[in-house]
Amino acid sequence: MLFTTNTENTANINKTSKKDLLSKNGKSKSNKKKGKEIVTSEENGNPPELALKNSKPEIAEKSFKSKKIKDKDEKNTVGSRPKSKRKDYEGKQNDENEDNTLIVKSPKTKKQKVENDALKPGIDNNIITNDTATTSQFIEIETEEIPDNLKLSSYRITQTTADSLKKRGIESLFPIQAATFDIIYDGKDILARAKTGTGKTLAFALPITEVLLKSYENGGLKNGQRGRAPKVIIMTPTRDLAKQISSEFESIAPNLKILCIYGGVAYDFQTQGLRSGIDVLIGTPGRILDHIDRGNLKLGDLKFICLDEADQMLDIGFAEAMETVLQHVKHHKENQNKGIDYQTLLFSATVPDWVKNTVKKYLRTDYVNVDLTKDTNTKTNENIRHIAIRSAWSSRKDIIGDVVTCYAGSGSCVIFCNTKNDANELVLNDKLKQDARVLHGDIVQTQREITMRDFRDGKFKCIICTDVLARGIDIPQVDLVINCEPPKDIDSYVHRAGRTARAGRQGIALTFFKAQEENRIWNIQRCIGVSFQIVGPPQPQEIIAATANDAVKILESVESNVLPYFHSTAKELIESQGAIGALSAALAYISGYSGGIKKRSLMSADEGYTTLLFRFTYPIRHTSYARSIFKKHFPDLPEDAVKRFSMTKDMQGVVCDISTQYLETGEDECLVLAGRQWYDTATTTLEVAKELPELLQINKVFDRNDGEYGNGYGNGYGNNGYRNGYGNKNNSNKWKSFNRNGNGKSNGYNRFRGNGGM
Ligand SMILES: Nc1ncnc2c1ncn2[C@@H]1O[C@H](COP(=O)(O)OP(=O)(O)OP(=O)(O)O)[C@@H](O)[C@H]1O
Repeated sequence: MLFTTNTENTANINKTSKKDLLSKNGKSKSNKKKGKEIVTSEENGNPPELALKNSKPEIAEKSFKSKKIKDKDEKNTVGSRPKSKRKDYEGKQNDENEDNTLIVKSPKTKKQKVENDALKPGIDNNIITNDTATTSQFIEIETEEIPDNLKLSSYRITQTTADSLKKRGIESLFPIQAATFDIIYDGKDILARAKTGTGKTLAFALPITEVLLKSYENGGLKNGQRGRAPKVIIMTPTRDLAKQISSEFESIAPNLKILCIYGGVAYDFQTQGLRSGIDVLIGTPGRILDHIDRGNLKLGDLKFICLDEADQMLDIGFAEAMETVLQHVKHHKENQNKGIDYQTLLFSATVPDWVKNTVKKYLRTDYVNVDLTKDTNTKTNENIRHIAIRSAWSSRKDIIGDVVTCYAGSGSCVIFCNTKNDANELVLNDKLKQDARVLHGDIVQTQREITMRDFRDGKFKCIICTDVLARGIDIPQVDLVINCEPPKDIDSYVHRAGRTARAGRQGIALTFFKAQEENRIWNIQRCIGVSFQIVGPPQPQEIIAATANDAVKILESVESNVLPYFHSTAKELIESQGAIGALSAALAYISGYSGGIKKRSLMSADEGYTTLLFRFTYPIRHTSYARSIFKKHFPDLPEDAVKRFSMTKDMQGVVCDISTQYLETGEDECLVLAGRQWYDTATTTLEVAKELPELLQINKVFDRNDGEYGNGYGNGYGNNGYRNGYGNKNNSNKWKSFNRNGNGKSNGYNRFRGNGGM
C-alpha cells in the first residue's frame, strides 16, 4: 500500500474482484518485495507518525484486539486503538496490489449454516413456505460477510455514533468511507473522489464528527458555549444539498449544533443561529461569505473546511465566493499566528483541473489524494443502465409519460430539463400521467423544501428539475433519471445519472436526443466509458405489460361490499361486449389508456409512423437497396411515405419509417403497403419492427433523401466515409474493402465510416 506523498500524495483505492483479493492476501510477490510497507510522509519530510511499516500484519491485528479489550481509556470508542497498533491493523485490513494501490474489500456473501428453527420443537411449522421448507436440521442462508476493513468497529467511531448509524441501517463503512476515515481523523488534508451514490457525505461527516467529539471530551475544544464559533464549515453548491448534509450530520451527531445557511432567505434567523454558537456550519459559499463580511461568522476556531461538489461552484457562479471564503480562512489564521491549524477536505465524483488547481492553493502540501474512480473503466456508477431514445423535441412531451410508466416501475423518477422554462412547461403536460412537481432556482425556498420533503416521502412520482438537483441529492427510491435532452457537459451527465442507483441499488438513466444531437450521445459514451442502448419509444405491448399489473392490483383492492351494486351493469356489459371485452375495457380505463395507445415510430417517436424492418440473408451495402425494393414492389407508394432508412449493425437489415396510413395488416398478419401485399422471399423478409435493432451509428446511415437527416448524410457521412474509410477508389466495388477502414483494420466505428462512400 502506498500513500504517495511526492507531488500528488495519491492513495489509489480500488474495489477489486474476489479473485484479486484472494490472490493478494498479504502474500503477493510485491508484498514480499516491498515488505508491506506504507510509504508515507516521513520520507518526504512529513510527520513521522504517518510512516507505517507492517511486515507482520496478522500479529499486529491480534495485538490490537487484545489491546482493545484491555484499554479502559478507550471504552467509549468502537475499535479505538493505540496509534501504533492502529496503523498495523490498517495495514492488515487493506491489501495492496502489484502497483502499491490500496484495496478496500467489498462485502462478499458467505454461506452460513444456521439451525433450522422450523424443525425445532415448539416452533410453529405452519410458517414454513415452499421456499424455506427443508428436512435438514440446518439450513444454509447467505449472509453478508463484512470484511474487517469495512467494519465500524475497525475505526475510531464512538459507540454513540455507531448506534446512530445502526439505527439508520448502516452496519459497515462503504469503501470511500473506509479509505478516508483515518486520513481525516489523523489530521491530513484530502482530495477525495468516488462515484455518485457511494457515500461521500458520511466519508467526511463521520471523521469530522469523531474528531469534534474527541476534542470536546478531552477539553481541547470548547463545547456548548454560547456564541462559540464553528469548528467546521462545509460549502456546497446548492441549498438543497446543504439541507441534506445538515440532516446527515444531525442524524449521526445529535449532540453537535448544526446550522445550515443559504441565500434566498432572510439573514436574521441565520445571524441569530451564528451568534448563539454552533459547531458545524453548512451552506452555500455566497451566503457564508456574506456572513463573514458582516462580521457574524468568526473563523478563529475553525478545524475543518470541507468542499462538497466543489466543481459545480463554477457553473453556479460560486467559484469566486468559494475561493474568497478559503482566502479569508487562511488569512484569518495567519493573522492570529495560528498557521494552518485546520484541515481542508474536498469531495466530489468529478474533479476537473480548475478545482484541483484552485484547491491545491489551500491544501497543505502533504495532502492525500484518494481516487476511487481512477482505475475503473466507467466514470459513472456501474449500477446504472444507460438508455437513449431519439425523438423530435415535439414528440418528447407525448411519450415521456409512457417512458416513466415503462422504466420507473414502482420507483420514483427525476426528470432533468436544461432550462427552467422547459421544466415549467413539462410539468403542465397532461401526457405526463404520473404525479409530477417542478423544482428549480426560481421556486421559492419554502416551496422547494416542501417539494423535496414530499418527493422523499414518495408523495408524488416525478420531480421535474434543472441541474439544481443534479448534485449530491440522495433519494434512494429514484429508479429512473430522464434527461429531456443531453446535458451541456459530460460531468453534468455523470451527476444527473447519479441520482439513481445509489448505495448499491440498480437504476436507469434515459436520455432523449434529436437526430442532430446524436454525436453528443456518442461523446458521452466515449468520455465516461459506458454503453448506451438506443431504444425506440415504449410500444403498446410494453406499456400494457407495465400497467396491467397495477390495474389488476387496483381491481383487487376494491371493497367487496360495493361489488353487488355493480352486478347488474356488469351483466349487461358482458352480454353486450363479452367478458373479456368488458374487463379489458375496465383495465384500459384504470391504466389511463381509454383514449387508445398511439403507435409511434421506433426511430423517431413520431406519431403516425410505423417502423418496418427488412431482413436479408446476406449483407447489403447500402440502405438504397431497401428503397429500391419499395419502388419495385409498391409502385403506388409515394416516395415520401417511407423515410429514415437506417442500416442494422450486422448490415443484414434495414429499418425505415412508413406513414401508417399506407400500412395495413392483411390475412395471416401479412403486410399490405399502399394496397399491395408483401410476400417474404427466401432471402428477404419484411415485418413491423417490435423493437429497435442495434443500428450502425445512426445519423451516419440515414438515407440522403430524408429531409431531416439529409445534410448529415450528404456532407458528413458521404465525404468522410469515402475519404477516410474507403480510401481507395479502386477498391470500391470489392466486397473485402467494405469491412475495412483506411488503415486496413476492421473495427466497428471505422467499418461503418468505411461504408460511407458507397
Ligand atoms: N456505510 C453505509 N452503509 C449503508 N448505506 C450508506 C452508507 N454510507 C452511505 N450510505 C447511503 O448511501 C446513499 C448515498 O450516499 P451519499 O449521498 O453520501 O453519496 P455520494 O457519494 O455523496 O453521492 P453524490 O456523488 O451523488 O453526492 C445515502 O442514502 C446514504 O445514506
